[in-house]
Amino acid sequence: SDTPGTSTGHRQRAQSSSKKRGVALDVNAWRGQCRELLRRMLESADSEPFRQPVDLFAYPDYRDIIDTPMDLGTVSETLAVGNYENPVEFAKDVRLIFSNSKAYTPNKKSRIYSMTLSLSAFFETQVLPIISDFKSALRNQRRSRQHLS
Ligand SMILES: COCCNC(=O)N1CCN(C(=O)c2ccc(Cl)o2)CC1
Repeated sequence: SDTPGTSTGHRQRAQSSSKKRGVALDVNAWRGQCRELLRRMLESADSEPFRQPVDLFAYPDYRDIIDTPMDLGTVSETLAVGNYENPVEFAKDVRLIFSNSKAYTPNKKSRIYSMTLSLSAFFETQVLPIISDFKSALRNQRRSRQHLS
């Protein structure tokens, strides 16, 4: 406003969450959303082989094929201790679980690989809006900080 002496001027409030176009643009909302997504995956029977690290005594050649093992328990722990900076990093680790399974499977009809396919299909539908909401919240935050006097 141009009323002399007012403090607002052209400053926009830089808030972590602001209402815009009907979505809450909270740059921190992704963490709870990812925890809930993990919880739903862990309750699915399809996640049973992926909840803990691979048993190298049961699969002695596993590390000959897989460079970077990953599992949902490790992802959960990394998220809980705050070692993901954003949902894209989180999704990268979850996708590693599925790509490891695809690389290791002896054939595409193996039971465990078929579980990978259904679990990853579910994951991709659920993580997409989490990532796009985070990116729009970030754009909004940068926009409002940019105009700060
Ligand atoms: C109860 O879970 C114990 C830990 N998990 C585990 O040992 N495995 C899960 C990862 N994995 C495979 O993705 C795979 C693809 C095709 C075949 Cl076979 O295995 C190897 C086996």
